[in-house]
Amino acid sequence: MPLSATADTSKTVKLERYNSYLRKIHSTKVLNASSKVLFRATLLVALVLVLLFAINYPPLSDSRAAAAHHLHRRSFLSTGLFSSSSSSSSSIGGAAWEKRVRQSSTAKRPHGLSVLVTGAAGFVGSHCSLALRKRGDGVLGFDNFNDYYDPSLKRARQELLEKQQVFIVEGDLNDGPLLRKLFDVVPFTHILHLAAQAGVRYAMKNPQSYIASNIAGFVNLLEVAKAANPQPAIVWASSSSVYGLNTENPFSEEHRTDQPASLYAATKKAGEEIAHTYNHIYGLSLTGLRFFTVYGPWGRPDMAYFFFTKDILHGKSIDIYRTQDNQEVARDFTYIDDIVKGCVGALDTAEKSTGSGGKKRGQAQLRVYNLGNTSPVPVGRLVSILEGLLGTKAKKHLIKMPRNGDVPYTHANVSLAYKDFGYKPTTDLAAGLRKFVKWYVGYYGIQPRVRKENSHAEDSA
Ligand SMILES: O=C(O)[C@H]1O[C@H](OP(=O)(O)OP(=O)(O)OC[C@H]2O[C@@H](n3ccc(=O)[nH]c3=O)[C@H](O)[C@@H]2O)[C@H](O)[C@@H](O)[C@H]1O
Repeated sequence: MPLSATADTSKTVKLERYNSYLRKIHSTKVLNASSKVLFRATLLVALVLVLLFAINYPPLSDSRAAAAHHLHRRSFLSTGLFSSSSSSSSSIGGAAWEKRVRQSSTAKRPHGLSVLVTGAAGFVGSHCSLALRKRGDGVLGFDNFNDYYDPSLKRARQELLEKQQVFIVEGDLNDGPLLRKLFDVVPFTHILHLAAQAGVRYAMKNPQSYIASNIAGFVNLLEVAKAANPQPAIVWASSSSVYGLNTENPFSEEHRTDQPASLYAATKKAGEEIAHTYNHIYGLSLTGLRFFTVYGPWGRPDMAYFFFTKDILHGKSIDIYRTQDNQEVARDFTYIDDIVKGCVGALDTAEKSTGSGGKKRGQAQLRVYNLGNTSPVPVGRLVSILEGLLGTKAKKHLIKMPRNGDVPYTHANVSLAYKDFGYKPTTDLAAGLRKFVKWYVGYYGIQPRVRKENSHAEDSA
């Protein structure tokens, strides 16, 4: 039966092929299953190894911590909410950096303070840092060198500080890991917190910057301070603007401050309330200083006395505000050296915080002081003094004060600061402006009477 035999043979062959096909599939399945088991086992072993490594090894070394911190910092700052220059960011962390931080913060006199000065490249911050350093306190600066006004002026102040061995760490108040790192390295006795978004009128242009610095940044700093062990005592810059629409004169700390006229004022007032909270919950010693229109050498180019000087020298007209009922606007202009004495007095009389590691251990000091000159001067008079000092007539443009957050009048009663730390302003506006103009013409390289020709240097002011 060849035919049937042929048929049988072909059937057998087909069956053989089919069986071998099934065997192949089966062996592949077995192989897949066994490789899966192998893969899972390897993964488990790797996981166990990683866990063992993490348990057995100490936390990140400084340099690795710094690197990790910077990754975090970059991603945080890249949200665009908070400004920070990164020029020195690569140098943050590491043994050399820590050494600089420690050296700068170490007092050179017995029982000297160790002060973290925020806003150290700013106007008041740079003056206070130098004064503290001069008497032998340890000072570490902190500043983000933002461009609210010409950062080259901040860099020039930084150079002055570096000559006196005061190191400024470049960073933002909202950078928690960086601030914590500083407190890991140094047991600061005090913080002089002067970093802020300043300026009354700019708040209408960039309101968010006030929230980011004066509220979020302040809270971030307080969070780090409350968790530090030891907790530092904190002296910080509030503002005369908190008196807002208050009509009682001269302004006393007892007067109402619940009617701010600008967002700037509102954020400073909020700062005072936030200070109360951190004092109450965590035992932080907190002193707020209400500065009254501070002026002087190395001042802020956004302030009227500064840009009036520039504009008068350039022959540009200046706006002099008058109240809605056509009265003169006046300010209790306060000279920088007086303010520095007030800041140092507040630091010296600040009691220790009572908490540690985030826990309150007792009632702590909570203070607010006016630091003014006690002698308001109309803006028109300020301009006349400048005209005399500059030997040039101003092109005056008298206008009604725009509704921009300005208040018509400030006048400080400083008896509380006098009683508690002997604060007594000694420089009147004419004497203070003389010193300012001397600095101004020197800094910007202006020659008397040929000022316009040499004024290119001022353009960065
Ligand atoms: O004590 C404070 O807490 C604040 O002081 C400062 O604010 P102010 O007192 O408003 O100073 P500043 O701007 O120099 O204007 C001075 C005078 O010139 C008037 N002024 C202003 C501009 C103008 O073009 N014309 C004008 O007449 C203006 O109406 C005012 O009467 C700080 O900037 C602020 O950050 C905060 O610290």
